[in-house]
Amino acid sequence: MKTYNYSELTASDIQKLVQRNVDPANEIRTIVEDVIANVQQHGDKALLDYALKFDKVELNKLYLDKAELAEIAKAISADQKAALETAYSNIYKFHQTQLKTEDKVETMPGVTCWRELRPIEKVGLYIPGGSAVLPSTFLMLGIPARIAGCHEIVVCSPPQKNGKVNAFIAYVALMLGIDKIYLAGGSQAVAAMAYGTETVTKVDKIFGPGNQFVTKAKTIIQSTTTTAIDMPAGPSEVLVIADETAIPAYIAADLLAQAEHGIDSQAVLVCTSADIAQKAVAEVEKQLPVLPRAEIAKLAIDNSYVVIAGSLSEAMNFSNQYAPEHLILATNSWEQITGSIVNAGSVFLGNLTPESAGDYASGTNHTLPTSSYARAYSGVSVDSFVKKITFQHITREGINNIGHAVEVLAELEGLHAHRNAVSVRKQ
Ligand SMILES: NC(=O)c1ccc[n+]([C@@H]2O[C@H](COP(=O)([O-])OP(=O)(O)OC[C@H]3O[C@@H](n4cnc5c(N)ncnc54)[C@H](O)[C@@H]3O)[C@@H](O)[C@H]2O)c1
Ligand SMILES: N[C@H](CO)Cc1c[nH]c[nH+]1
Ligand SMILES: [Zn+2]
Repeated sequence: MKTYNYSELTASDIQKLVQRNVDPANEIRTIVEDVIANVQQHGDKALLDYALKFDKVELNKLYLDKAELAEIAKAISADQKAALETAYSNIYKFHQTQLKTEDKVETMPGVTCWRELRPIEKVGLYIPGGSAVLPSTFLMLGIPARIAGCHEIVVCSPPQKNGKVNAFIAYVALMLGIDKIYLAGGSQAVAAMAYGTETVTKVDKIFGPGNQFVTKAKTIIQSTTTTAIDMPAGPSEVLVIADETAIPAYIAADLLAQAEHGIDSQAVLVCTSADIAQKAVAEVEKQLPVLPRAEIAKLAIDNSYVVIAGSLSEAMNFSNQYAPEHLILATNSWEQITGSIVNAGSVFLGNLTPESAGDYASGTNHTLPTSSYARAYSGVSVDSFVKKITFQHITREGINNIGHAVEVLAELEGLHAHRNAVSVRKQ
């Protein structure tokens, strides 16, 4: 892994280092725009054609129904079932606490304001299934959607070679009470949920991570349709901040865990100890070749790097500019530095907290902003599946109390009809 010294980096060097997955020649955009236009024009037929072109499978039907899912799910073992149940239970417990009723506020006597939650009616969940099928993502999206009370949940996932989804995706569908899965992947799935086709319902908001095609499609449709998106959740990434108390083998395992997601993933180590950094890189070289996905992980590691920082505060400075999807604090001093985290999707504290725990089963959501979008976006939560509608009620006393201020403000904006709407009510 290429190593840089933080003290030698200029502001523009840092700018270059923290950039990822840029599409300067608009190659991804061009492909995705074409796919979107095709799905918009040809609906289901385009989805079937793309299944053949990209997923190499000829489908005779675009979805699996409840009976088919139940049959596929039978292949799952007791141990696998138990692991999914543990994940379900922890994710459910953590997300359930996010559903909060807010207090009413009397801003002045007789003027009361409050907010109430309403579920987004139709939501679309994208479950990745290209280079790895991710049933964990189905739990991460389906559980908060169910807790929020969304009425219609449309699910798309790429068809596997046998023209179906795997047993784990089918089992999670049963756990979540979801009766249908559309066999569509990539940007075509996003387009189908944004525009609707003969069989796929148009949804109000699309959720879920995916590769660069999926992410680009989400960012395009949010400006060309009335369908919203959760966030740009693209190729996985991790930044590990480590000091002399970190354990090189653990750091390497965490870097490789995200590197194995895809060749466009990135794993960055920012370390205050040159010795630990060197040992961690040696560990990466030792652990990598024996991974079944070594080829993928190697390309991602080639696209990753190490920064040697003078102090934990310098390391955090770099991390805040990088705005990682996952931030691991591999130091016994983590309590002293959490307050200085400004930009990160999800944070893992201390040497015994692997990021994989959050990916699968600790309870937090793993659908998180990548490519520095953690500067402004949060990960998926129950909040992502609801709207917060404001309400207000004004009494006779209230209209007399607030009336004058509104009349003056309407007057100064030259909006007399606004002023009159108050004046006619005042006594
Ligand atoms: N940020 C997060 O929260 C998060 C969570 C989980 C996974 N991820 C990321 O999700 C991604 C999953 O990617 P994946 O590829 O395995 O699965 P995917 O389901 O995102 O994409 C597979 C689909 O991409 C389309 N595709 C493939 N090649 C194409 C091409 N040349 N042109 C147009 N479309 C093409 C195909 O339709 C295929 O079905 C990984 O990058 C992983 O890191 C991110
Ligand atoms: N690390 C991914 C989020 O970037 C989530 C995931 C799913 N399965 C394994 N990992
Ligand atoms: Zn992961």
